[in-house]
Amino acid sequence: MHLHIPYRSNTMNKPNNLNLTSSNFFSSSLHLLQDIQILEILIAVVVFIIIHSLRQKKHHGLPVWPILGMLPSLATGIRTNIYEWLTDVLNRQNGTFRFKGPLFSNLNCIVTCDPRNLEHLLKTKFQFFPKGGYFRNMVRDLLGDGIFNADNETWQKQRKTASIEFHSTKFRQLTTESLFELVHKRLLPVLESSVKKSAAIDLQDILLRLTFDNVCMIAFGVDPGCLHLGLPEIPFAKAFEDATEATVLRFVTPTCVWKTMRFLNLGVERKLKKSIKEVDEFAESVIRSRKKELSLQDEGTKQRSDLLTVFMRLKDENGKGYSDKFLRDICVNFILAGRDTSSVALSWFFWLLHHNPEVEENILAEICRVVSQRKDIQSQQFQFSFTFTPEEIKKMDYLHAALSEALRLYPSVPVDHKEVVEDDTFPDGTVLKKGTKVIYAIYAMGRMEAIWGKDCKKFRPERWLRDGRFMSESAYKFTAFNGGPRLCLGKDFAYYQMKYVAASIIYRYHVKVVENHPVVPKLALTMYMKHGIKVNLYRREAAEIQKHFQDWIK
Ligand code: HEM
Repeated sequence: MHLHIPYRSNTMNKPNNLNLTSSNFFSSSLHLLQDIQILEILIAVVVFIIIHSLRQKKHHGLPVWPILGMLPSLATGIRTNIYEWLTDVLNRQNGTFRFKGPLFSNLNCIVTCDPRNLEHLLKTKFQFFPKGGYFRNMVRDLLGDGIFNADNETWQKQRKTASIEFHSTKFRQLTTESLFELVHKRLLPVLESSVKKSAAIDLQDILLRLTFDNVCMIAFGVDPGCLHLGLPEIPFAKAFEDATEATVLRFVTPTCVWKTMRFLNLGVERKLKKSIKEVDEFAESVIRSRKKELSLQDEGTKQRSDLLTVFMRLKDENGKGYSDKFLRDICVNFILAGRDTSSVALSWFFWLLHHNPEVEENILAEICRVVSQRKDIQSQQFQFSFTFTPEEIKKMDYLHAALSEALRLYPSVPVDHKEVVEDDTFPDGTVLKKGTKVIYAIYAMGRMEAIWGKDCKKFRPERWLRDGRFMSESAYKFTAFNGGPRLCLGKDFAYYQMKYVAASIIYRYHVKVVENHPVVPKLALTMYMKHGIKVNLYRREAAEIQKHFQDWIK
């Protein structure tokens, strides 16, 4: 590397016109020369580092900087759209890359979206890829030993009981009835009121309120009442939201920093402590009153079938009932699982419908075809109180396909993770050392040409249909609900809930996103829309519905 500095030769050849002695002149010139040489070396080193770091991109997918590793690129991704950024890198690296974090940080991990690797870690070698201590450490204050946070026996016993419960007739009845009440007594009146006022609403906020009330009924057997005209602020719901947001911040804060803040009860950690206390107080009061209620019940009383009551009746291996703390953990985890997953999925679904009106038309046609099989449809079709039966919802294959397609493009859980407990090798050849974190990029999986074909970025529900019937995909290709032994427990209920809500809205209204409303994902555990989704609702004309019925009603 040679830098041309004219100043050097000029100074040396010029007479001493600054009145310096010749030795002074000589020594200061020598210093100057040395300084310039050091500068040259420094510049050469910097240029070498830049070239070397950038050349690593070819090999590792991203530049690797001394000390900082790949952090500068990650920061760019976070500033733009982290999920799209990850998809680009994974595309370049054939589905897997090693993220190198800054020196002494715990950000090093393997990122993958290769279905072969997913099958390996979620099913074939499931027991060697637990959630692990790193994740548990971050979320323990909020989630305790609940199902999301647990591994091994603690996870197994909750999974077994909850799984039996989720598949019981009584539980299905509870979920169907509570959803029916919420949609007809709360959701539709709130939507209708916005139509009457011609006011735009944040559909994401309304759907979040609906699913929060719904999941609290399922977990605790109580209705917090978030979805009401006037959209009230409910302290328990607010505390829950604050607690999850503050917990997420721990993932992007160095461990020593958040631990010190927790110890000193400062800033966001202070807020987290306060909101967890409120969540705990709510849970404790429900547990107390349920215990009292159960102790006063006699044999013939109709039994509740919410999760809290079910777990309260069980005994552990020593014949003792579960502690109040464990009961609290179970309920809080289920609320977290079902609180926002279905509502954010529905928000993206309506966003996609806005841009694909032909899909909306097909859904409406399907709804009309399915309900036209009723004997008395002529007298009911235009009633605002029109309701769907669970059997009718089940028959809506195209709607099922459209929701799956929305989840493929915008999975509610965009990335998930596991920890490696034994040295291993992925089917694609990636070497895994004990203690490594593995991130599986579910969002990127939905946008891989190698998995979904050339039209992978297109919203095309037809890709899920064979002869008009919905065909599911392998969980290691479509991982929106996870896969293997930790497959989402609420999957069937979530589909029923989303289909019921979507059909009830689409049958009555056109949903139009407000012009220029920015719709972008938020960096969180769940795929929230950062600014919500502002929409206007327009009632459907009777003629529009009639047109679809004409094809089916003889
Ligand atoms: C569209 C809606 C939903 C999606 C996309 C979804 C997705 C997921 C995903 C990706 C996981 C794995 C998370 C992890 O690694 O721990 C999961 C787990 C789970 N989900 Fe869902 N979920 C949905 C709705 C629900 C609902 C409504 C409930 C309950 C009412 C529920 C209950 C659970 C439970 C209990 C687990 C933990 C399973 C275990 O670790 O054994 N989910 N879900």
